[in-house]
Amino acid sequence: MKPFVFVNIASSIDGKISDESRKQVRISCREDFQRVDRLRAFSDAIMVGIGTVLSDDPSLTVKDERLRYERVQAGKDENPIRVVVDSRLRIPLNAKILDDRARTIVATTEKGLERVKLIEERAEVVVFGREKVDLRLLCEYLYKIGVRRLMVEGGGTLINSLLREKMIDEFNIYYGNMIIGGRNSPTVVDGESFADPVRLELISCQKLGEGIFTRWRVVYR
Ligand SMILES: NC(=O)C1=CN([C@@H]2O[C@H](COP(=O)(O)OP(=O)(O)OC[C@H]3O[C@@H](n4cnc5c(N)ncnc54)[C@H](OP(=O)(O)O)[C@@H]3O)[C@@H](O)[C@H]2O)C=CC1
Ligand SMILES: Nc1nc(O)c(N)c(N[C@@H]2O[C@H](COP(=O)(O)O)[C@@H](O)[C@H]2O)n1
Repeated sequence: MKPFVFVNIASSIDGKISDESRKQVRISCREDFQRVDRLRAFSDAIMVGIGTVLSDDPSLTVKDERLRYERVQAGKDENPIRVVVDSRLRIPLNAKILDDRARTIVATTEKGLERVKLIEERAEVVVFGREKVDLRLLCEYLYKIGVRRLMVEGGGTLINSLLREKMIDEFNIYYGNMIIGGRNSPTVVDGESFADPVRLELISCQKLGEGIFTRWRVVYR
């Protein structure tokens, strides 16, 4: 069994999620950040790849105090569980995601064993796989500990692997009113292309702030 897995990501009109520097680019407008905050608050866990942690140093917490309060009233932790996919345990000790504002799980492989003790002082470490984190085993584990709604915030490399494993149920993509350009700028789905393009069904599409918010169901064949 696996959680319902949905991606939420902000893209430029030309499909880029950052520029060639790979540093965080503000693509979402205020309205979209509010939508993302609500989505986080209604998730059990939020997952990112180590590439995103190294580029953005995200905290992945719910920003709106009222939303955190509502979670607590509903018997949940203030913030969803944060999950980092990191085969070699490259996560910096001072990463914001390792602070005490939320429970954090760092998923690694046999390649990361040397740093496990160090990271375990700040987060839970789980080992799934030999070279790359076995995403299927990780999602089964998350389901076992009670995660039913898993939000994936990126980046493109992690999303590619999850798609290959047929793990993603839905894409929520906000298209900001900008073109970033650049052959080497990261995109919503990076890595190798698919021999047979992954098909999507449009769930909804609406103008939001200065951009467009779209929801897509993934149709696996
Ligand atoms: N606009 C937006 O909404 C967002 C933009 N971004 C942007 O995306 C970029 C980062 O994306 P990217 O570089 O692709 O990094 P990712 O966050 O996708 O992390 C990828 C890394 O995760 C590790 N990993 C471990 N196991 C797996 C596995 N099974 N499958 C895939 N990856 C695995 C790998 O490193 P290792 O082998 O060392 O473990 C891999 O290189 C940044 O520029 C960031 O700003 C990110 C999120 C949202
Ligand atoms: N929704 C959205 N819009 C953008 O324009 C973005 N750049 C991102 N980035 C994602 O948000 C993470 C930062 O989260 P915190 O504010 O630190 O909680 C970042 O790592 C990306 O995953 N998202």
